[in-house]
Amino acid sequence: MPGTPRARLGEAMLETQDLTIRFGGHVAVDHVSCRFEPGTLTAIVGPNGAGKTTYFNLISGQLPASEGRVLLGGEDLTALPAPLRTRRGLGRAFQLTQLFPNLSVRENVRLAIQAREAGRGRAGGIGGIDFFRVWLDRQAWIDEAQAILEQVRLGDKHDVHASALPHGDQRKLEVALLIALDPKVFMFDEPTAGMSVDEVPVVLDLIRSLKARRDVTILLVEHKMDVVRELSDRIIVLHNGQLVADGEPATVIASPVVQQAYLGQAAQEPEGAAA
Ligand SMILES: Nc1ncnc2c1ncn2[C@@H]1O[C@H](COP(=O)(O)OP(=O)(O)OP(=O)(O)O)[C@@H](O)[C@H]1O
Repeated sequence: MPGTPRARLGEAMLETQDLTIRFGGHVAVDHVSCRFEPGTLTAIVGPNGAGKTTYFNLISGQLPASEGRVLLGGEDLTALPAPLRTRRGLGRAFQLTQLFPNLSVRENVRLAIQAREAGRGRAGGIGGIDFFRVWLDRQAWIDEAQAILEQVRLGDKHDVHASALPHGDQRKLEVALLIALDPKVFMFDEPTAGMSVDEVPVVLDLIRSLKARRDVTILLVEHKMDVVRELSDRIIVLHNGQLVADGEPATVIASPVVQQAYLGQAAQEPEGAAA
């Protein structure tokens, strides 16, 4: 964002500088430079194929950049693979393939907590066999996992196999795993996609409560403009891989570039398209 102060050391500001990826001759993300401040929720919008998911993949490390850099708190993460970026605090909602389908919902969350603690050098039993410490840690992680499941309204399904959950509950579990990792940056890619109408508010409430913490940076790729309008502090618009608009939601939604970008998608984004 123009005029935004640069990140001080230790601050969890996320920044992309000239971030670019080419697939053959096609530039899917084209020199995107942007800063994302802690305590803000930025929605990334744009028509199908605009480069939103690819931009997420470049930030989280699922794809290597052809050019440009990704920085978190001033540290250059561009050369790091996805798992190391996760350890640094970049949290992307888990894809279902990353779950352990044959473990219970709570075991999945417990393992995410354990991975977090191992990343912080705090997993019990390392450097010596202290069974009591291991047992205590395990109990604490189970309790924390259960508390997170209550938060996402999956508390009563803690012993169900992850693979047996209906789609909407699997999406909630993805959010639970992300909360368990306690990242500095939360990246949500269409978090309510495929959910039934009564499940959507649960996920939106969770995102709202994360936002209320003020210490985390939230990025949201979302097609539903009513959700974008309600949750975001800022909207950036990608079109043909380029950043074409950036600003306060009402202004961006009303801008000609967004109106043009969404032309033809009126049925999907009734409010945004009509604004
Ligand atoms: N691995 C890949 N190889 C080749 N082309 C790709 C690859 N990944 C993405 N693309 C292309 O990059 C462009 C951007 O795709 P991307 O999925 O990021 O768009 P999007 O804005 O997330 O779209 P949608 O809203 O439909 O999810 C598209 O033209 C897509 O076909």
